[in-house]
Amino acid sequence: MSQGGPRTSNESHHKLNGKPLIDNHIGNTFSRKQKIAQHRKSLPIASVEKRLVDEVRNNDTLIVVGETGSGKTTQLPQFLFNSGFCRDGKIIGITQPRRVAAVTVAKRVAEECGVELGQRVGYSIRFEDRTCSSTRIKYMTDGLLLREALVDPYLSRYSVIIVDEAHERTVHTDVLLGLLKKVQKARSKSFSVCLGVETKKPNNATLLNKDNDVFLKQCQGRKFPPLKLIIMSASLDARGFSEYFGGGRAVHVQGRQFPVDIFYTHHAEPDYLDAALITILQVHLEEGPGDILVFLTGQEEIESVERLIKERLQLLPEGSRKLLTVPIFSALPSEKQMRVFTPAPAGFRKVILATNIAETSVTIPGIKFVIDPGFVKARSYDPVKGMESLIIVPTSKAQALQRSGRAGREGPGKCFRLYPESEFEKLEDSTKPEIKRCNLSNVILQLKALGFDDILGFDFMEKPSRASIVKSLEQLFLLGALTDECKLSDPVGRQMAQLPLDPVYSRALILASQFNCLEEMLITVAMLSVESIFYAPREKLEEARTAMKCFSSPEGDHVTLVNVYRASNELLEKRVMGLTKEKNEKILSKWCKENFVNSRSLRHARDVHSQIRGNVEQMGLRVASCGDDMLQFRRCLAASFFLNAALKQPEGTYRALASGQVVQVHPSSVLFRSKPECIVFNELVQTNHKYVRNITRIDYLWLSELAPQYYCAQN
Ligand SMILES: Nc1ncnc2c1ncn2[C@@H]1O[C@H](COP(=O)(O)OP(=O)(O)OP(=O)(O)O)[C@@H](O)[C@H]1O
Repeated sequence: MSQGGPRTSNESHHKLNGKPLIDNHIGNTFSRKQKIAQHRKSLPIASVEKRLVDEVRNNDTLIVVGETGSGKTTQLPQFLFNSGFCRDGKIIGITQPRRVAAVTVAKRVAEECGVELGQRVGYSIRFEDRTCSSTRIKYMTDGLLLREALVDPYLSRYSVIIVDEAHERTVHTDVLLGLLKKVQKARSKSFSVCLGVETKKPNNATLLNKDNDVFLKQCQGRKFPPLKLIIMSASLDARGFSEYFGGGRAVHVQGRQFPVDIFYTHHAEPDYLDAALITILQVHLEEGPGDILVFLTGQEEIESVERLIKERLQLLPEGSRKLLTVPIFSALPSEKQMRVFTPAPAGFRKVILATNIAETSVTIPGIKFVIDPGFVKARSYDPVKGMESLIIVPTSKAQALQRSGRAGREGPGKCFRLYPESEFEKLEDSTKPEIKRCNLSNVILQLKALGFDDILGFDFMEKPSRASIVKSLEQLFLLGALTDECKLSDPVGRQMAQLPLDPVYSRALILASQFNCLEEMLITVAMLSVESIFYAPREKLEEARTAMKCFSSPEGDHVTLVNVYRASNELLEKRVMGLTKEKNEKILSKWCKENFVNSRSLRHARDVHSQIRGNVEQMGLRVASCGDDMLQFRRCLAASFFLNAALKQPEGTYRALASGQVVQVHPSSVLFRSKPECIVFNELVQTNHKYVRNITRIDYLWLSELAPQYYCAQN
């Protein structure tokens, strides 16, 4: 409180000899604590605390459905903790499909419990662990829990696992559900074995496909209490989940905290980006206070809307320009993602431009308005051709509901859906499970590493097609991860499963250590893990092209990416002496701007690089550089990406050798004009044409030499 400003009644009551009885800081904390306690009591879930705890006690599997914002994610774990579910040092684990949700919800719950984050309440996401031995409520991504199962197959540290936002049906959620079902069965068996109820060796079929003796040994002298499983969401087909879990009980939490008014357009919008831009400005100019959250499909759209907003603001009178744009998408480093949670400066309205990363679980304080154009970028997979691509598709009703649910968390809200109501009725109820529309190599590799050999027989909630399982097994075999008997190979398959990357990239890193170019491959994999390194604004297209030429290599995009990375390294090495981190950051940003390099993407790639470098060093791979011998590096690329090789056709298009598809070189590729005879590529983008991106020129003859398992067998 500023001096001379109005006094709150609290201030004037609690003074003794001119000194505040409670100093300001403590006073604030005290009132914040009270506010939080009050807020918790007002949540719809608070009135059913006892009932929910009883349901968990009485049922091994529970399905909890409740409106967005009713308090499921933040409150249920606390109820269970307070009711003794963490006795004996056990943990309550809550999985989220997204990192940002795991982090922010953990922060909030730690605050609600009045404990330091990372102590009783913590989170664990890929490359970041904020837990300790006393953590009892642990938020994490579903992918991370799967990785934990690699070292602790019975998830023995957990008494309860809550699979949150299960409606999203990410591939990790689906695999996790299958795994948890097995673990639950195995643990209830182990409990009865330990209690002497069952003396016989447990039946193979009910346990993990691991050696049962190992399982029994683990049980001896230890008892695994039964695992409690809770499946949770606001928009869930409870019956489907209940059936999968053999009649799991479903409970519905009634009531929502604040109303959200939904508005639709009269007509379909021909250009949803333009419609989003107009709506943002309309809300900014016409509505009362409150921040705006806009859902777009990816980094490129976000950056283009960000630029357009800035341009349009310049046309407004000065007093109306106080609109701050903040982007959030998955390729953004975590600390940058967290910026959306910082309040806007006084007098400013914040507009958050987000992908579906902000769709579920998160509460962004201040959001009153949601703008939903109704589209999402989704994975799509063609098992016959073995090709995965990203396409922009309409959201499902469940997604639209989640999006509108991001408003109305602190007070009444409004959601503007940029399509007519009649279109909403036509949307699918829920999103098609990702497991049915993605390449399964990664999942299969993990399941194999967990000890599940019979993938076709695995109890998935919804089975992926036989064709896609077989195709992915075939790919893993060709990459050397599986033996002739379809078992995980040692060491290659095991090493690949340890790396948190797509199997093709894991294999590329392992091969690169043999080709003496692991340094270059680490850079390549890091640069390919982020969205577009180069950016070319429409108004400066020529300038951007000239700048890109400094890095472009006639060998292709991979070498070009290595050149950009090396140039940024040189810059930092030259400047780093004696300069602060901030100064270096500034230098890097300036350099990026001059060279039309996307500084966000480059920084993210630098982070990923150092993380995976740590992984490969831990595995004992030799990190060497091939220096300027790019021939060696290109041969390694051919050996790694042979499944994505393509040959030029007489009319200038390419034929992908594995799938037979006719594809074109994407205009953003440095090989767009030169069009070499034979290429390998990393990505297929489907717009009006089928484009391939991230391409390197190779020699056709290398294919049979470096990938004889595929190219010699074919001929
Ligand atoms: N980080 C936060 N800052 C401020 N308030 C928060 C925060 N996280 C949660 N809340 C408050 O707690 C309420 C309950 O949030 P919670 O995430 O538990 O709901 P939920 O039922 O799990 O919702 P959803 O289905 O959308 O994930 C929110 O509506 C909001 O009012």
